[in-house]
Amino acid sequence: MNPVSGHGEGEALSCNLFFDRVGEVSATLNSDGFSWKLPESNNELVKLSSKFQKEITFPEIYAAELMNWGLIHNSMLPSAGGFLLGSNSEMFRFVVHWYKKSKTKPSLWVQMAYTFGHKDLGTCETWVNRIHCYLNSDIQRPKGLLVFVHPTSGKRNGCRTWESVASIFGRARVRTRLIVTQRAGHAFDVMKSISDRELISYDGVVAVGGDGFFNEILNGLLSSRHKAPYPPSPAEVLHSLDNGSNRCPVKREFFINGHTGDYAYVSEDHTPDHALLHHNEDSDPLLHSSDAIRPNSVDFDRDNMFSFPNPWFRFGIIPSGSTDAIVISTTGTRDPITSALQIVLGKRKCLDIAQVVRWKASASSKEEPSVHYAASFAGYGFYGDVVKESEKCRWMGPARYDYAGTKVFMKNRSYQAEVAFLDVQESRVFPGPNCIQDSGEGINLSKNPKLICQVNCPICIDARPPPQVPSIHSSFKLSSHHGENSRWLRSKGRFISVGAAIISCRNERAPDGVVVDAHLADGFLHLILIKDCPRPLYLWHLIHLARKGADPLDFDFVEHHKTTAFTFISSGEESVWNLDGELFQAHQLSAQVFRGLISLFASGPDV
Ligand SMILES: Nc1ncnc2c1ncn2[C@@H]1O[C@H](COP(=O)(O)OP(=O)(O)OP(=O)(O)O)[C@@H](O)[C@H]1O
Repeated sequence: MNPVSGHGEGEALSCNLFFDRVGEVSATLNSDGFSWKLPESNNELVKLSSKFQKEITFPEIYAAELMNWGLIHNSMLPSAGGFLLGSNSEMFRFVVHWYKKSKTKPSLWVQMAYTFGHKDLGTCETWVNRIHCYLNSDIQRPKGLLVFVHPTSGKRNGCRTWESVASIFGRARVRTRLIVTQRAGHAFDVMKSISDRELISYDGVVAVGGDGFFNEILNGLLSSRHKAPYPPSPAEVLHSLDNGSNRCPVKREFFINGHTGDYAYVSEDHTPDHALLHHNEDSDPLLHSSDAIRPNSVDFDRDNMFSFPNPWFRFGIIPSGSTDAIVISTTGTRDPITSALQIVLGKRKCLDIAQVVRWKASASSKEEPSVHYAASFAGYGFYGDVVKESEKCRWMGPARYDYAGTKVFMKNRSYQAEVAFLDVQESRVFPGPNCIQDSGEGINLSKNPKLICQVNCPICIDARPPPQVPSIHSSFKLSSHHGENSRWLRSKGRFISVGAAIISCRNERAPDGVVVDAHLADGFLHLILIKDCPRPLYLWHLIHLARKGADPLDFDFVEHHKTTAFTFISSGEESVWNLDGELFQAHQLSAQVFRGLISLFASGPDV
């Protein structure tokens, strides 16, 4: 066997290794990845080896492991001879762990492992160390994660789901601190009270559970770390509309997550003055993913608060819930292995987040603003009632949604309410550097009305978070679409539902999503107003929602508005919303979207 060559750092490594089930191969490791070839041509062996991938690039490799002395199997070829091992043989071994996309469903990632052997332990160690060296140099890959497991989410298998993927994190040498929640609100409390110093020791937080559980973690983290002015209240918007203005209400105080702030005012075009005073984010060069450098905890002090948007901290979800719409919309599949692989490989995708301010919980309660965040969907009427009904029968597991949906549908309810929303220009042009449809001038959404969000989406690629600056003021970045051309419009009447999709919300009951062309980071809320209509028509809409390729929004009684902010007032005494699948009591609320406010460990849907 050839001695190993290329001991110097950065030099390619090459030597003969025994490849389990193939035989002796000539292997090379360089900065691109790992490759091997057969040292001699043998037709049968060439045919056999074609079943094995001959090159694995570093972006596909997630771990390398040294194994004990043990068996390396001979070629599966009965007639193989010559340079092959005469029989199965024992030697030192190492495994290269990588992933491959499924042939039938590209969004599904499959774990792969190739085992190699050599009689010399030092040779195996050199290969493993060199692979680690390359993997460690990729700063996008997480080193430490805080993991929350919801033991009873979905089919009550949160712990089993974690056990099925924990080895991926172990192999990839990602340090994890595991917290199995004891009650609802546990993860929220931990995230809200965690110190900046501890938070900075992690590259992200992972939720093993469903959409509601992710929402809890998101809210825990953002509640004290996202500093932004509230959107105008419904009363303010309606008051200015009644007075003949459809511009944003002028000069009002900010509320900073429950505290009244007196340091800035919203001007006519809804641009916060401090954003202009402190720094012009739009003129800053965009932060590229490789620029995201973990702050040094030694330099970390009170002035450098952990806030959002944040250039390196990411959220991960390992699906174990009943709906898992966020995972399906961000990875294209509902598979714990795929999600775990995307996390350890350090994938990054920006995600819009809606800030929902509840002004009044019920008609009789006094005005007391409280802030909540949603990553996928906020819905009232039918959507709120379904989640309320389904909460009563959690014991049913995921089937509760079908039961609750049918029950609420049979009740045939509609709800009197008033909605106002910012009407933004539909013909907005997105810059699209990597887009096939891009003619060099960008992508005009009015010409591509159904551009579906996917991996390397030209619309979302522009939504990278701005660099973090040590000022709570400049961390504010309202979706850039509140502009001179936006005006408030109102809609009053009886609605079957009012819904705002932040992302497509694909799930098993709505395979194309609630809004097929909603993007992960387009900076829009997709407001869906469903006016009261005959029940059979509404049923027809629901059937379209459940069918792939059908358009559930193509009905006269369905209005779809791409907006950046809306307000809502219910005329009833009680009013129930559904925020990311969780029950939320709100009689008056306003919502606004923050483009790409957080980043996920996800690569986008491969559709
Ligand atoms: N240990 C726990 N016991 C009971 N409830 C919990 C616990 N941990 C978290 N929760 C709460 O359970 C709620 C639902 O969790 P989750 O979203 O994981 O499940 P799901 O509702 O089945 O899935 P989906 O949201 O995808 O439909 C969350 O709001 C969360 O606050």
